[in-house]
Amino acid sequence: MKGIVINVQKGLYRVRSTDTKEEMDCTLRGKLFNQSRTTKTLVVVGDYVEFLPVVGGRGVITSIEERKSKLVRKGAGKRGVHLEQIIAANIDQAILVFAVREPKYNKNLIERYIVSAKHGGIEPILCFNKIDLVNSLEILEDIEEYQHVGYKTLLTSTVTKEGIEKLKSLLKGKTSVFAGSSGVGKSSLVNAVFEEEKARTNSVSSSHYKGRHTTTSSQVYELPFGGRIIDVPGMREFGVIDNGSGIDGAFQDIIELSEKCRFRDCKHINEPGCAVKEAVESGILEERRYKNYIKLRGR
Ligand SMILES: Nc1nc2c(ncn2[C@@H]2O[C@H](COP(=O)(O)OP(=O)(O)OP(=O)(O)O)[C@@H](O)[C@H]2O)c(=O)[nH]1
Ligand SMILES: [Zn+2]
Repeated sequence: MKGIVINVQKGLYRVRSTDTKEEMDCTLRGKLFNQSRTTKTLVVVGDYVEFLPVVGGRGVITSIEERKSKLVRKGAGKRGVHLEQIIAANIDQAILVFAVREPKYNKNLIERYIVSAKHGGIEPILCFNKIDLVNSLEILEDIEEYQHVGYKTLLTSTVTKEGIEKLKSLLKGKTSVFAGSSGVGKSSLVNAVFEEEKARTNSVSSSHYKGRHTTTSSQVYELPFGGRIIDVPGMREFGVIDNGSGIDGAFQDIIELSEKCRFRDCKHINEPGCAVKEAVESGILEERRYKNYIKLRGR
């Protein structure tokens, strides 16, 4: 049977059947179990697996599908070495939540979050929440900049419910995570999605999003209209990992500009004929964005 791992705790993997939606606690079959002793993240939340029921309502995982994407976090390794820790698999998109006020978003941080998402092969969606607290004209220019670079953006309010329908349409049929600093409204948004649905269908989803991290393990919530949300504790640190490979994906505008640099290996710092620096000087490329790119690349 095929299923998705929805929770991992102390060597027990809770698997939900893809067909019947039934859930079962599983262990790993011998060979996988041995592998799991050396590979800490052999099976994580979001992994698709083959499993078989055994006695006592338990099951055994017999194989793990290759991951389409992974969510990584910097873990503390031995002697201060930083290890990449995989915390969830097969996520299609990250709803990167920022507040337009209380606390107002920081553009460098937004870029760091985008780099983290791209690094894991996850599509970033920029969600600007608490739009009820400002005149949207105030932030229009910033939003347009992000759209111009090609990021999907969204304006929401959990107070007026603006943008919640759009959010639902983006979540539909996809596996998503919500990430963002403390207090930006991640829990409120997820709750708003479920409540809107409840109001419409008059039924409560069996796996209602609790919105609070009472445990330290990740949880998978099925959306009543198709798709799922993976709730991963610690998503506030999402944007602070240093992960080089996501940078090109996050700064496609700069990569495009650099094709016009005189030198193929231009570092865009002080080379002659640098199209990137020229774009900064002529105001096409925001200087802050350029500096943040150089900084993230250099780490
Ligand atoms: N005005 C306004 N306030 C909001 C909105 N969304 C959330 N809030 C408020 O912002 C505060 C933080 O919201 P949460 O949903 O707890 O934020 P969070 O991102 O889940 O925070 P952590 O759990 O700390 O990571 C709460 O007081 C909410 O009521 C909004 O759209 N507009
Ligand atoms: Zn250059």
